[in-house]
This record gives sequence, C-alpha cells and structure tokens, in this order.
Amino acid sequence: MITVQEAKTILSEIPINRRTKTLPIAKSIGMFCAENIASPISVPSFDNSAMDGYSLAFEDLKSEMEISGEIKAGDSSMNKLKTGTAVRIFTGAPIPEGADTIVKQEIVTLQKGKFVVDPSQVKLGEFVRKAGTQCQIGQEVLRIGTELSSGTVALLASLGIQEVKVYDIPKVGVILTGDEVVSSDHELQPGQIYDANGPMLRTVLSQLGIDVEFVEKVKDEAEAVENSIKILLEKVDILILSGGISVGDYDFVRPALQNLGVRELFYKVAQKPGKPLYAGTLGTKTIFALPGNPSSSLSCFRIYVSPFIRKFFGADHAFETQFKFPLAESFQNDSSLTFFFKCVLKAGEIHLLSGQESFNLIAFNQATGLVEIPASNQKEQVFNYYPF
Ligand SMILES: Nc1nc2c(c(=O)[nH]1)N[C@H]1C(S)=C(S)[C@@H](COP(=O)(O)OP(=O)(O)OC[C@H]3O[C@@H](n4cnc5c(N)ncnc54)[C@H](O)[C@@H]3O)O[C@H]1N2
Ligand code: MOO
Repeated sequence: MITVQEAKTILSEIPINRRTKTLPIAKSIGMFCAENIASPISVPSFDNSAMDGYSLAFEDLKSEMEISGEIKAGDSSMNKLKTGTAVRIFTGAPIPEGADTIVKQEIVTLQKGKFVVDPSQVKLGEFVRKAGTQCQIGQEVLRIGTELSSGTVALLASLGIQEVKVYDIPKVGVILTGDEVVSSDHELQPGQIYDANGPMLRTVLSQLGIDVEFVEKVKDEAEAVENSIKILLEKVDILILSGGISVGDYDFVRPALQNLGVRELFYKVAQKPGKPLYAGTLGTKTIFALPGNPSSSLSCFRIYVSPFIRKFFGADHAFETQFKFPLAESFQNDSSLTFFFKCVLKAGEIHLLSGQESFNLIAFNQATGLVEIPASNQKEQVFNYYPF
C-alpha cells in the first residue's frame, strides 16, 4: 500500500500527449495556453490622457492660459499644441504633439474662457499614459501553460487578438459497475440502491468542461466487465470505473484490467475513504478505478482524478495543494491512514462535519471541501484543504 503523496507523485509523472486546438478568446476561460504570445502592437499605441482635464507643455505652464482647442477620445493623434496654450482633453484622448502634462479639471477654474490654475499643484508628466507602458510591440504577454482567465480575455482583446491556441480537453469515459445499482427512473426493488456515482461523475466532469459521452452500466460478470472496458478504452484518453475494485467475489475490475494488459501503477492507498483506489496505464491511456462507495468515489475524484485531468489540460502543478488552514477544533488521527474529511471552511478555519462514513452523503451536501489529516498528526498546525 502506498501513501497519498506517493500516489500523487506517480500520477503527476505520467507523460501526457497533449493535443491543441484554437478557440475564440471568449471560449477559452479555464483552458491553458499552448503557445507563447507576443504582442502585435504597443499598448497604449499612442500617448493619451488618464484624466478629463487640460493638456499643456509643462515648461510653458502659467497660472492663466488660453484654451486653444479640444480633443476627445477617438480624435486623431495628429493634433499639435499651439505653443503657450492649454488644450481641453478627455480621458483616453491622444495627447497633442508638444504637450507633456495633463492638469485634471478638478484643480482648474475657467475665468472669461481662460484656464486658471495654481502651478504649484501641477507635476511634469502627470496623468499621461505613455505609449507602450502596458506592453511594447513584440513583447511576450502570455506564456505556454498560463491558465486563461477573464483577465486574459481582456488582455488579448486589447491587443486585437481574437483566437488563442489551447490544450484540448481529454476524452473521458465512465463505466459503472454493481448489479444492485439502478438509475432513479426505476422503482427500487429489495436489495437495490439508486445510482449516486453516475450523476456525480457526470456533474464533476462537466464542471471541468468535459462531456462524458460514454456512461455504461455493466453487469457484474467477468467477461462483461472486460469487454466493456476494452470497447470504451479505444475511444477515450481517461477511463474511470466506479465500484468492483475491492476484493469481493464480484469485484471483476482489477482482473479485467490485468487481462487487457493495463500496467498497474498502484492499487490501494493508505487513506480513508478510498483505500482500494486503482490507477493504471495502457499506452497513452490512463485508467482510474474508484471504490464504489459514493463518498470514496467523490473523494478520490477530487484528490486524484480532477488534478490529473487538469494536468492533461496543461496545469503543470495540478497536484500541488494550494490551500492550508487550521482546524477549528483539534483532531488526533491515531490510525496509519490519511483521512480525507468532509468539512466546512469558515472564517479561515476548518470545521469537521459529522457523518463521515463512506456510504453517507449527508455531510457531502454541506461540505465546502475536503481536509487532509495525515496519519499520526502530531505537529501539524495547518492542513491541506481541497475546495469543491
Ligand atoms: N474484505 C474487504 N472488503 C472491503 C474492503 C476491504 O479492504 N476488504 N474495502 C472496503 C472499502 S474501504 C470500500 S471503499 C469498498 C470498495 O468496494 P468496491 O470498489 O468493490 O465497490 P462495490 O463493492 O462495488 O461497492 C461498494 C459500495 O458502494 C455502493 N455503490 C457502488 N456503486 C454505486 C453507485 N454508482 N452509486 C451508489 N452506490 C454505489 C455499493 O452498493 C456498495 O455498498 O469495499 C469495501 N469492502
Ligand atoms: O475506504 Mo472505503 O472508501 O472506506 O469506504
């Protein structure tokens, strides 16, 4: 049995053949950039005013000056300042040739059509947005591997860039096992349970932007499980199985994967829930078998599968935990397993929820995320937190 960290390391080292595609920038949020982008223009492309006010040449500044014209945003930048005068100007408008300073209108009074100011309040070069201050033509503005955000869309749009090359999302297949599991449009017969993992996996995958085209329910029979895996593996990059990975007589998933030549990366992680987690590869394909208990499935998805999918997308540090918080009340984990507890993060502290059993989903409904409590936690002050 391996540790949580060992499992993460193994998964983070699986080589990935990323595909790329080109998307309109507005559809690229959450994807990762697959190209370095240099700016095709300088921004701003011309010196312009950061304030509504008056533009002038600082060396000609006097307490009273003639106003020789007006420039508004969108006017041509070919205006030339008449020496010794001020020009009315608005935010974003091009600074006229010969001017180097903007005086904001709040400190100016107009007397008989003239501009009147206290010169001691004006600074050379103030409120001028110089050409190229955001970026120069040819300057690298986006690097490969950057996650695209609404901020990125604004940046690229400001440069006149309409499309961006990103890493493509993986094709994902899901196979549900368990003869007792039925969908919610059936009436429950004795011994049956409703399928929680199917809708849950569809939803968490769709949150990642992935359509699961192939959700199959397979019979708990060795041949059926093997066939189903074989067919689906041909179509997908990542295959997720739910259930049938433990040691019972009807747990056919692991032998089926072995028969199909899947290379086992690990089976069983020293954690609760989700101890019987399996991961393997076949060529460029990665296979996860999640333990059937819904809580174990969701927990393993969040801790291992979701980062792996994000790595496929282009997130190079997807397995690094970003958040650490203290527990509101101390908890001693005396077992040899790492616990992933459903919890609520509130005011910077983690509150553990009651009802942590693997079959119990009540706490999942209330949880904002999972907290990782390592085995024999003696000295930890803060704990890894995985938001949903
Ligand atoms: N002798 C042992 N038995 C078990 C061990 C063990 O180490 N030794 N581990 C236990 C742990 S921990 C877990 S977790 C489960 C994992 O078992 P499987 O992956 O084989 O899952 P199943 O047996 O198929 O199902 C477990 C449980 O979950 C329910 N289930 C399955 N699929 C769904 C679904 N789609 N929606 C809702 N619920 C589902 C299923 O009915 C079972 O109750 O093994 C323990 N046993
Ligand atoms: O670890 Mo199992 O996932 O406890 O129920």
